[in-house]
Amino acid sequence: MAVDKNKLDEEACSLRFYKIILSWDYLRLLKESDRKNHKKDKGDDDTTTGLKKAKNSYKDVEDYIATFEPLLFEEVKAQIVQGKKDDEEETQWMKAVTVGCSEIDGFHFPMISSSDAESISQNDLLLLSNKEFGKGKRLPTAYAFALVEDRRPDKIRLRMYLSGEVKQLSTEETEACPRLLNMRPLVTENAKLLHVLKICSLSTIAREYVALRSVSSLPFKDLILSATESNHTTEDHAWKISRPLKEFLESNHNKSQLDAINAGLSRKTFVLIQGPPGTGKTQTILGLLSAILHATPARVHSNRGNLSVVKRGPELSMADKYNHWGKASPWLAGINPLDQEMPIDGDDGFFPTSGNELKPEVVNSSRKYRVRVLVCAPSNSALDEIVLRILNTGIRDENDRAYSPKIVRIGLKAHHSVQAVSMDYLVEQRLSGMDSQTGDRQKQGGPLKDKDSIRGSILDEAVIVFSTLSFSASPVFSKLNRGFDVVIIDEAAQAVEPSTLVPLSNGCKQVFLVGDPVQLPATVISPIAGNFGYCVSLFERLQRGGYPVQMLKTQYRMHPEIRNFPSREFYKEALEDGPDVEEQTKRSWHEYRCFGPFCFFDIHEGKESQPSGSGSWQNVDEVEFVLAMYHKLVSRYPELKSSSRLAIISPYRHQVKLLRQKFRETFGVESDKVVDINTVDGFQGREKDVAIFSCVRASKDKGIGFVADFRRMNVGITRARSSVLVVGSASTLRRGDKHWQNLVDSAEQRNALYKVSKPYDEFFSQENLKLMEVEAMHDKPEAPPEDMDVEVPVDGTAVEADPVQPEENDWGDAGEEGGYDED
Ligand SMILES: Nc1ncnc2c1ncn2[C@@H]1O[C@H](COP(=O)(O)OP(=O)(O)OP(=O)(O)O)[C@@H](O)[C@H]1O
Repeated sequence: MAVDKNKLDEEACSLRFYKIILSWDYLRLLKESDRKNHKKDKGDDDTTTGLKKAKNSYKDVEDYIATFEPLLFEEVKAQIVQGKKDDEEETQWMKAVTVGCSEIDGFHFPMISSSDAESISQNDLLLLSNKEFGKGKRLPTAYAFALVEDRRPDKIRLRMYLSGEVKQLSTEETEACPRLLNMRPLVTENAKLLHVLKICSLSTIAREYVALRSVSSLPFKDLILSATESNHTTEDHAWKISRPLKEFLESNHNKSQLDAINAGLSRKTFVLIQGPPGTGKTQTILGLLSAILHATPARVHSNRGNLSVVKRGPELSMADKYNHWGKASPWLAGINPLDQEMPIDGDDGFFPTSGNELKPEVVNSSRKYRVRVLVCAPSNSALDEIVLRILNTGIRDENDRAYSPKIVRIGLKAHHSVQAVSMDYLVEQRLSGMDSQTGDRQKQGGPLKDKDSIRGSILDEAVIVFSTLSFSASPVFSKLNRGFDVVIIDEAAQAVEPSTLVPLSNGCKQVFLVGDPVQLPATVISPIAGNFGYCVSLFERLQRGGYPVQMLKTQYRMHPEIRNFPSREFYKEALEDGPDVEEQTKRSWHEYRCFGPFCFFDIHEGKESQPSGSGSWQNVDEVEFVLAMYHKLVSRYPELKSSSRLAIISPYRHQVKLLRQKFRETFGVESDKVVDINTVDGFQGREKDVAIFSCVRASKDKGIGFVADFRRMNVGITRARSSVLVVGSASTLRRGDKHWQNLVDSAEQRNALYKVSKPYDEFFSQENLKLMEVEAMHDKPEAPPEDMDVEVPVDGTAVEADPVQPEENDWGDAGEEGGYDED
């Protein structure tokens, strides 16, 4: 196998990880977590916990691991405790019986059998005990964690560590404890009854741990540690693309996008691309793929075809050409480029891609080597968005022909729209011997291979492999005959640093991190690890350390009046609008000033409340106002009655729940078809025509919680193309945070701050709307009467109410979605 991995080291890392975690005392973790929640940890270095604050740069590998390892373990503890919190109401104890046990290298491997363990999967962390315990029950005398090593239909093989609890990370020194000793006879003797509780899955974090501990063998280790650009690229290393492809890229990408693509062609080893909302990150990734898959070393002189034509005197000798290929692509060392030559006519026996009309690539015989790319993202949805774009539009070859590249999407939960290129589907196709595009029997013929070797050959043939960050450590990659040359990580600012290291362990020569640290970061469960800087992405750390960033500056999404505020507040005024954006985002509802493009509604009488036992907040008054505004909007502009066009966003999960419930009650059962209600976190990366944003916090004296996180604010207010309508308490928000103060001030200066009093439906009465007609703005407004209950910024006059009535029964219930609550 050519992939540069030290399997033994990886195994040693995994064993250390499991030994430490499996030795922990579950009940003590729960107690500690209660204590930690009461003690506000500010994230200063702490000698008692061994936690160190994450820094911008590290002096060596030891320093790096000594910082990140304890933080990662802190996060594991939080995941374990959260598993308990989530299931508190219905703790699902299962019963199991021991059916065998072995002992290797200090670990016990009991085999258990259980009839009610369907929900248990490989890599799950379980708690085993001699008795059920929970609220009001006596504590057990024997309990320990166990990892699911192997899940078979009738049996489960577990890994346990019963020698004692690891007290010191550095020495792995253990301390004997009775609860572990008491577990031994329970797992080593047959037919013992065990009580089993599923805690959480360790798959992802275990892979992150291994990547973290392997940092010394990762490509660009020094750059990762120091956060400084170590390589000085010379023209020897640069790549060039053909004129037709260059012309295509120039006509389809703006200057900042081209700069990012050119940074890639200059062979800079680490390229950071920051993509503020709507600036074409995905478009840039597609351009990059076209460029890097069809580039040739700048110094290779070629008169043939459409390859890069860099005239540098006489034709180079064969030896010189090899030499230049070698310099521009050092990983080719030892390989004769001609051995890598692709077959002519595009027939290199690869699987079909999409069902679209795009053809497979016709490989030019003069191309001697093709780069292989791994594209990753933290989430399945972000990944599938790129896969889908490639399936729909293809990428361009050196002759500027669009084609379907050979791609495979590995991992679980692929969206149905990208099934045609998912590994499982392709394996099935191969097994059935059919080519899904042509319906022909496979050309290769011969006996059908087993699934594993089919997976291996699909991976080897693929030019672009798509995987989530976590899945890129899957054992399927160990089947690769050749590693990846380039790794592109999308949404890289939404990943904790160790997870960004995972795909790098497949070996690569160039890395692109694409993301935006000014939008939401990765979700870190442990507030302590978060405070110590565990939630800072590698992208953000490198940027903070002064590493150069290619910033995409032209936005194509938002009306300029929406773009203006986030550009000033978060991007140093760098954002500009693409041509015609204003024209394209102008809508009929802009005839009323209160419907956008960017308004703030001050619900000054609103009250926040915290439903008991939850860390989340709601504001019933804001819900009432949102219903009134929504009703008016869709009755006047029925085209907005579509969940693809209108969003209601709130930072708080409870507010989202309440909004969904009220929409259901008011408008009927199918509101999810006509309106998309979700948390800010659930909306990152998405866009709508109109977004109503409910801020919730309305205390006279308390703060505004995580609403003050400017990244949450940025995402919340940049989802809309035509109108963003912010609903909140102006005084609370102004007092709570500088950015919010600026937002409310900005609305006031633009004459778009509306102070709204109850009853809310009167705000949208015919008379008030008339006063808010854009033309009416030019007339001198009359002052509202003193006792007016409805106020509009310049000229509000309350007339009769326009009560909200259910219009028609075509609404629906939106399913409860994730989100992220503060505690
Ligand atoms: N150079 C360009 N010229 C014209 N339109 C462009 C250009 N780049 C991107 N766009 C358009 O801008 C919109 C957003 O592009 P894209 O989906 O690539 O952005 P994104 O940055 O991935 O979005 P998000 O901010 O949601 O992650 C798309 O409609 C795309 O066609």
